[in-house]
Amino acid sequence: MQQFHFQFSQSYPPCFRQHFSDQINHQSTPNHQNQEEQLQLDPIPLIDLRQINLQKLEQACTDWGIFRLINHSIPVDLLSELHEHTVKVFELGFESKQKLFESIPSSVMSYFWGTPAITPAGVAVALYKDEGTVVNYNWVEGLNIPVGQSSQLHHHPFISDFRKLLENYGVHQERIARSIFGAMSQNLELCDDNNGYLSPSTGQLRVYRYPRGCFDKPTKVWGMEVHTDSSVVTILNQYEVGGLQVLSPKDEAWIDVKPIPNTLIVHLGDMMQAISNDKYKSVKHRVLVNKEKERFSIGYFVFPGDDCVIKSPNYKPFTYPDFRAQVQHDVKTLGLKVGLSRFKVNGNF
Ligand SMILES: O=C(O)CCC(=O)C(=O)O
Ligand SMILES: [Fe+2]
Repeated sequence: MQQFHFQFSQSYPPCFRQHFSDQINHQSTPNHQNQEEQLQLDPIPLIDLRQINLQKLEQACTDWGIFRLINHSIPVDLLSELHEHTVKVFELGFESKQKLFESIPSSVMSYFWGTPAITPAGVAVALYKDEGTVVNYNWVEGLNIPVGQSSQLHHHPFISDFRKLLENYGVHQERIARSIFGAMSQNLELCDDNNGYLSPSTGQLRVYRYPRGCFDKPTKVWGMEVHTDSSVVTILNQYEVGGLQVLSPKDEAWIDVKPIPNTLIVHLGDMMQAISNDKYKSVKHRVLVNKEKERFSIGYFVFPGDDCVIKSPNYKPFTYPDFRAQVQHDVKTLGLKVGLSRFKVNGNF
């Protein structure tokens, strides 16, 4: 047991080892409900990708900024193979992971931890420090993978196989994003000139492992702290262990977004809120730390093309690279993302 603990925690970045939790629970929580029963009890709006109901979609986008997708047509085998590879990669010793990813170009895959804020080059933004002390670690390790442009596969066979699976998964994500965005454009009556608002060449996958963590009561540590995504849309696949919560717009309560097999979660991001002139919500969400179980998830983030100027009455015209630069500046200097209010016509900035 001691031996296992030693080896296992060695796969974590050193900053996580101190709070590594000894309480392991390998058992998957028995859920006696079938998918249909789970969906009936789920408060998150449900959209069927095979037959998108525009009215339901409109309501989910205006009231919630999040919905659950069924019938997404991603093969089950692809999902399970991807999960197996993900677990294997993260289980490598921390130093081996560092060495491995130092040898791989960030256009193929890059490794980060402690923060989800990544530069366009795939490098983690330096953690914000107050008087020399890191203020808020996010209890997460991740891999960043650009998918939209065909990138070279790496010669390392293990990574090359993983990259192929991710590439394949990315193709499905692109298909899903196009179809959701097409339906939203119809609802918003966007004209064809606005095609650049969704540019699949900007697509990025983020594969996450959230370590088990154990903290003293008063310390509030997050798997991922409260934020909105900067994307047009984010498509999220959670494996078995929950922890994701969204702020329900109506009653301002935090709601669990449970992992339900064969469903995906779609978040609307800041770019979608701006494109819709604030009609649609960029949903606030966060991830809790679990004491007993590690958590794995994969997110697909897609943005407007770099040259595409977002023009909507509530905002000064801006491009996604303008927004990204501002976010990175704020994260570096203030330790937080200010976000859309920086670009409002009547903003305080
Ligand atoms: O892992 C999750 O469930 C959420 C991840 C997330 O919110 C993000 O990457 O922006
Ligand atoms: Fe997010």
